[in-house]
Amino acid sequence: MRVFERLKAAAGDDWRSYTEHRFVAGLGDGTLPAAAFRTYLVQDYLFLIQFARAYALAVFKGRTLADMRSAHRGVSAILDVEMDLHVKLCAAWGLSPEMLEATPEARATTAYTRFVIDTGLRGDLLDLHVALSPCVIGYAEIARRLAAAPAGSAPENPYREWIAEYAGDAYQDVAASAIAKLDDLGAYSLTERRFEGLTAIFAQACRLEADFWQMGLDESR
Ligand SMILES: Cc1ncc(C[n+]2csc(CCO)c2C)c(N)n1
Repeated sequence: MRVFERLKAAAGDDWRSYTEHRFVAGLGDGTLPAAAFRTYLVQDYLFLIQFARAYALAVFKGRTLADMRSAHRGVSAILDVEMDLHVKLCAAWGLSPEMLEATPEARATTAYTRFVIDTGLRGDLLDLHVALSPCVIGYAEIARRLAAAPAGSAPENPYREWIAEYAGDAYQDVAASAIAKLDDLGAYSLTERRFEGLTAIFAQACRLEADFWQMGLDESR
């Protein structure tokens, strides 16, 4: 079985609580309150800044030039592409770059991003990629599922662009590469003990993703 499938199976409840969160259901059927989405978007901007740092750490932790180059592409994808898309999406929701910059991080944002960075600092490249994987691969799976349901791409669904972005081929390819990377780094060398450690990292990242959705709901009231 692929490393990612094994991690998902081992962290089943945490994976489901993240990918089937109430916030996700609200994106899918369009019933998520706009205020919750705005809160989420602002925090996601701050989240992406920290995620660029996590990918930069993956450059540092790479042992081969190929690993360093692929992590470098991750840094560039966030800094040069994702953040611009994000600013445009925010503008459509009435959020200016000034407002994004001026908002402090929510606790859920700090907790999640610093967990990923700390995992990478004390561990190796596989630990770091496992910590990144619920984010990178989870969004692709969530969006694929939402886009496949009629409500997910209905013209009246205000979140259809968000869904379409992550369900699109370009992003699905990014997620497929992340799945392949985990196999590449871990498939032939995982002892049971190592796998347990990786599962703990993966499950914690899933719980922190779920907390991030929950923050969108709670802090917009
Ligand atoms: C809380 C949160 N989790 C995951 C993502 C998705 N995401 C963040 S960085 C990245 C990789 C970019 O190449 C992806 C898909 C998000 N935006 N916000």
